[in-house]
Amino acid sequence: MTTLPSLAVLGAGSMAGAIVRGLIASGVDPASVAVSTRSTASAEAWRAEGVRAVALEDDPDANAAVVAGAGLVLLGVKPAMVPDTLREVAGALAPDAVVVSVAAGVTTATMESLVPNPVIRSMPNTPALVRRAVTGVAAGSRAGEAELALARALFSAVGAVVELPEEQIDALSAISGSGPATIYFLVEKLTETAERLGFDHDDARLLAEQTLIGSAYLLESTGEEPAELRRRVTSPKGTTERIIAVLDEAQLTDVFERAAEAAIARARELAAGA
Ligand SMILES: NC(=O)C1=CN([C@@H]2O[C@H](COP(=O)(O)OP(=O)(O)OC[C@H]3O[C@@H](n4cnc5c(N)ncnc54)[C@H](O)[C@@H]3O)[C@@H](O)[C@H]2O)C=CC1
Ligand SMILES: O=C(O)[C@@H]1CCC=N1
Repeated sequence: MTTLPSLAVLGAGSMAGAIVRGLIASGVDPASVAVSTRSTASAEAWRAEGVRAVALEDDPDANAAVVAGAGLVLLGVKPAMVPDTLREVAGALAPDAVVVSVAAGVTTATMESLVPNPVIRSMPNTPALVRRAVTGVAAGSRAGEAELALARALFSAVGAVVELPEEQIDALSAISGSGPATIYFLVEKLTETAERLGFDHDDARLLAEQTLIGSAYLLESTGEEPAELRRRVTSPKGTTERIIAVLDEAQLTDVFERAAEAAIARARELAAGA
């Protein structure tokens, strides 16, 4: 098993923060992690969890300070901030430090033009917080098997990992990177439907959420195909048949494909710096 080197995280917000907390839950020593944050308050919150943290508010060179000595640098800033952040740390990176970005859109070629290090592009999702992420990883041109193994070790501590060519990462992002939002949106819509049918909000939430959680757990624990589990709910000539018929009319695969294409188009805009 690959052991993680000391980790620096630039921009420990929703996504990178979830990864750090998932790593700590997996047994990573918080003291082996250094994060940069924008505000003093969030650096203090990280320090309370045992993580070394430097805020840009206190030290304008916080990003360079946290990468010094790190073997693995996780870039967790917004896509538009990636180029400036890499420029800031280029001189402070250890020559063999591996830079792993979670940013949507930003290509390894762009990152390689800004730092001399091996870079890897990744697309995790927020269930990393509870170690149930699925993360796509794509190697840049300077990253070999050893560097990929490090990225695999990082992300497999917080969930499942899929290796893929970089051309496919925007598509993966549309399915799994954004996927938790898709799923929560469905839960919101099912809750609203229950409210329309007369349930108060709390009961409506309970019905929708517990159905999602129970169904996901059943899917995982049985290992059955979703279609088979659906069949077990759908009694011949029963009520579920009518629901599936209506949902089928909505051509959901086409709807999801259009949604994914829109996300992929946005990733291309982000890649171009828009
Ligand atoms: N939120 C999600 O579900 C996912 C996000 N991503 C990617 O993660 C990245 C961050 O997104 P979120 O976590 O959602 O945003 P966020 O806004 O929660 O996190 C960004 C963090 O960077 C900090 N920051 C801003 N400027 C900085 C600087 N100059 N140096 C260091 N830190 C700085 C902010 O204070 C914030 O904590 C994006 O590139 C996004 O594409 C990827 C997969 C999923
Ligand atoms: O919305 C975004 O751009 C990021 C990438 C995938 C999930 N969140």
